[in-house]
Amino acid sequence: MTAILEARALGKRYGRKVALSDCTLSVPSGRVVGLVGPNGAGKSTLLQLACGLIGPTSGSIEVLGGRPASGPGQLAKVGFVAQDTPTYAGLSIADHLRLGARLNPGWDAQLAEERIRQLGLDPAQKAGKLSGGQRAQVALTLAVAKRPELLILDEPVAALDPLARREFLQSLMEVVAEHGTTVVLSSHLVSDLERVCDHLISLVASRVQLSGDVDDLLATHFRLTTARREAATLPQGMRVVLETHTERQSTFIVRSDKAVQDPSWVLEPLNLEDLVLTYMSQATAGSGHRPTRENQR
Ligand SMILES: Nc1ncnc2c1ncn2[C@@H]1O[C@H](COP(=O)(O)OP(=O)(O)OP(=O)(O)O)[C@@H](O)[C@H]1O
Repeated sequence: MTAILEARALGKRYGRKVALSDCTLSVPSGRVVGLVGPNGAGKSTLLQLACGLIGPTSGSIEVLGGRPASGPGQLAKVGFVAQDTPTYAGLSIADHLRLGARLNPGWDAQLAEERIRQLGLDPAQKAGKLSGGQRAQVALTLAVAKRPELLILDEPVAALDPLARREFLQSLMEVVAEHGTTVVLSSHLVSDLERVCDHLISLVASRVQLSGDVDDLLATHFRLTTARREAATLPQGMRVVLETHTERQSTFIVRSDKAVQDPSWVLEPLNLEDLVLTYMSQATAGSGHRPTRENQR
């Protein structure tokens, strides 16, 4: 499977502030990728590097085999909707579509007009008079109608109510199904990501903690509960991501490629939210949890 986004030791600093550090990633094409992480983790930085709005301080990033924003051909292949879903307040929706047509060689006017009609929006309406959800839909329409191979969305649903969120994600999935677009979207709302994403990247404190296809990640992570024991006594090859202990009982979140079988253990699968929160709390300093370790026995 070809990688649509390839980052090698990618880093970004703002003065002394490290926004992204040693990020090595490979995102396969045709996926809907969820980018998660706490505030300030570096999500917007990674997305802005991917669409070429900013350049790296170290390492490299390639998108669709080229340097981001390195020329008109490269720009045409990537659609980007920034966190604040920017539109021109004084321009109407129709003006925005005309602008899109002038700026993008592959513009699909029919797709754009059809989406606006389906959304029940009046093309004559000024963008400044739209609700946050409607503005997000217009911004998505502009990004989609340029027919990109990769669509990058920075917290596209943050300002939307639950119904608008569902409608937005539904229309996003229709675009993906119809055009086979690869999507990378960041969000704090893991339940939304659970519905739409098949690939996950978790960033914490400017570093990638976890990345992979969701099905593979869920198939290899478990919650393991046993009578109290030390992590070092677990079988070889079992990576302890997080451990907590009471006087009598130990609970481990483990990563293991092999089947885990012991009748004295209670083994439970994780859902996506468990997985995301586990890696976030594992990486958060002062969480009281012990750090990740690989069982060496
Ligand atoms: N232009 C900038 N100048 C200085 N520091 C910056 C700049 N942009 C981002 N940073 C810093 O880089 C770090 C990563 O920021 P970034 O916006 O990528 O995080 P994020 O994961 O998108 O956060 P959030 O979830 O809050 O949107 C933060 O500590 C932020 O303060």
